[in-house]
Amino acid sequence: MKRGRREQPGFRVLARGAARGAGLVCRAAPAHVAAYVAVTLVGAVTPVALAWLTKDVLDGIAHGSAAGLPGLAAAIAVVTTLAAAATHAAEYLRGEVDRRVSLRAKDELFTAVCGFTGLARFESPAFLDRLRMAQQSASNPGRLIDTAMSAARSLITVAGFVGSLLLISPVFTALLLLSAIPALLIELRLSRQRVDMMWRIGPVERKEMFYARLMSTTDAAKEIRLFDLGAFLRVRMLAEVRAAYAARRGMDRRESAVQAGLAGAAAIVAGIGLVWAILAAAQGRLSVGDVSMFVAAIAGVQAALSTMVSAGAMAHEQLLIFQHHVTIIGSGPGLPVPADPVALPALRRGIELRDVWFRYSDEHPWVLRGVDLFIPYGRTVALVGRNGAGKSTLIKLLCRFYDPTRGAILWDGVDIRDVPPEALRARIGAVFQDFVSYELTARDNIAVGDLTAAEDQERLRLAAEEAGVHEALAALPYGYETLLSRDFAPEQDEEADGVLLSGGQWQRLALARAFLRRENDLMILDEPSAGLDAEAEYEVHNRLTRLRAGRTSVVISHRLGATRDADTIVVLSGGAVTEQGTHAELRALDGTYAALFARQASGYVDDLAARR
Ligand SMILES: Nc1ncnc2c1ncn2[C@@H]1O[C@H](COP(=O)(O)OP(=O)(O)OP(=O)(O)O)[C@@H](O)[C@H]1O
Repeated sequence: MKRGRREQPGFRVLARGAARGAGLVCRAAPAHVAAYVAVTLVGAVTPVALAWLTKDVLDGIAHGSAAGLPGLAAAIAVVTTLAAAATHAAEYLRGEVDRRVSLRAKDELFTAVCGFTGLARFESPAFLDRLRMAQQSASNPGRLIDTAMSAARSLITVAGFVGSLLLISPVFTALLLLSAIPALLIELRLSRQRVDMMWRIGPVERKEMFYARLMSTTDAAKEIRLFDLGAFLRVRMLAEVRAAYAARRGMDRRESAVQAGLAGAAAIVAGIGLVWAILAAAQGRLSVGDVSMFVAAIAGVQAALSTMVSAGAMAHEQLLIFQHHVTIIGSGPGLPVPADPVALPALRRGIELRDVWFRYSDEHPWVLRGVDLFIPYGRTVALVGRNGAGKSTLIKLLCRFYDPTRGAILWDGVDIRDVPPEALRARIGAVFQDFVSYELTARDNIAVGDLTAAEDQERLRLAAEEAGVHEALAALPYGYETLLSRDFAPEQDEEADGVLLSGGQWQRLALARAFLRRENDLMILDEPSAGLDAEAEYEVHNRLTRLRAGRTSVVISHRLGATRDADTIVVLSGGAVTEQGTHAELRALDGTYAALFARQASGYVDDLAARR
């Protein structure tokens, strides 16, 4: 495990986090929190009340005055019942506060995550570790209130017993209280170390989850079986598990040793008190009731102090983890927000990339090196080039998933960094190379292209027809309502198997999403015909050509037959535009495009020749 220590937030930051946490808890479950506080108070005062009542009973018996005993016995019964009821009520309320706060915290967290406008954060391991810890914190944020309540309850118990102890021995009371200070400092240090350890093993646990997911879902099931990767992946996963457990074990050992030391010290202090009380009783300075009270008070104060110290340490740990939640919530949208946002006009002239340089981070190599390109309104520009040339990167910049490292992208002269990203994206339709196959119904899988169409069956059907997938969807067991997943059972019949589409059918479904956004100003098609059979490719190609006619579009395809009729073909090589023109012009130029085209065409020509 290479990851080093992480700078942990200081007192002020934690105090602000605590205030935020308290605010979250109070907003999420105000009535339940109030009830929880009330039963906690009842739970806190009952041990003290019981100790006093027991003392009075014992003193009454010792002095032979039996008159008040029935009343005291009844009071003990009532207090005991109250204590039991408070314990159970607190347990329910604690769970309910936890659920309500968790719901709110998850809502806050995922609202923030979905509000991230760029992609860079999702590609940062440190961010993913932070997100995991934030999710952990959002799963049980009620623990914060739980530990706070536990500390408050113990404080009340301590205060109650301390009053009683002071009457018997002020010196011993001071000794008892002072002994809690080193314990608290040690526990706080341990909680920091624990959170630090959790941060260090974050990547290890994510890798473990990655291997576990690979082995337990369909994503990699074929390759794992064919390549016989089961043992390889399992061994790697177990190595990660062992590494994480080793770190946890080390921490647990350290904690156990420290806790044992603290418990030993507490036992010595209690022993001293007991010896003193017995000697004092023997000399007649304490009554039998006093000794009983003293013993109960020592046990009560020590237990409560220990709970307070643990609760303090636990709250500290929870706050350190909650800090990840606070950081994510407050981290803003990711890409710089325009101070004075400009309304994005409908495209009329075109989109210009002006000396665009881009790399994914300072540590990564340049992907685009000074790209100058104009995508005229109403025209189709095809991007071609070898694998890794930067074609997909360029369209990610057009959608503003990243900002150019240098240079600018202008939409009718407006820098796209000056408009809200959502306004820009509302004007774009796209089929990405790595489009998502959602485990949703066929209808939802198309509607994600434009959620305003979700209830418009006619629009969805039309888009599916245009993408050539309507018939396949209509023939599914529940038509468009069929769940396209084998991981979840269909709602209509929990015993039935789910349905999966073929690769080409999924591709058409992704195209249907794009057809829903046909009216948008810019259409981006990254390998739109990948996975389609020859006939489907031809058919889809014709449809897309019709769709693109008179519209602004950018098409990427390695099948040069699909891009040859584009208005402009742009060859990207080494991150720069090396050739640009129509198919005929580039063929005449006899450069990279002509060579690529000739190589592809020769495959088909040979086939034809062989068939003749
Ligand atoms: N998210 C990323 N983080 C870091 N590097 C990346 C990322 N995405 C792509 N790259 C790198 O950027 C370069 C260009 O990738 P890009 O996907 O733009 O190429 P492409 O021309 O679309 O390739 P292909 O034809 O194979 O789809 C590649 O070297 C790739 O490794």
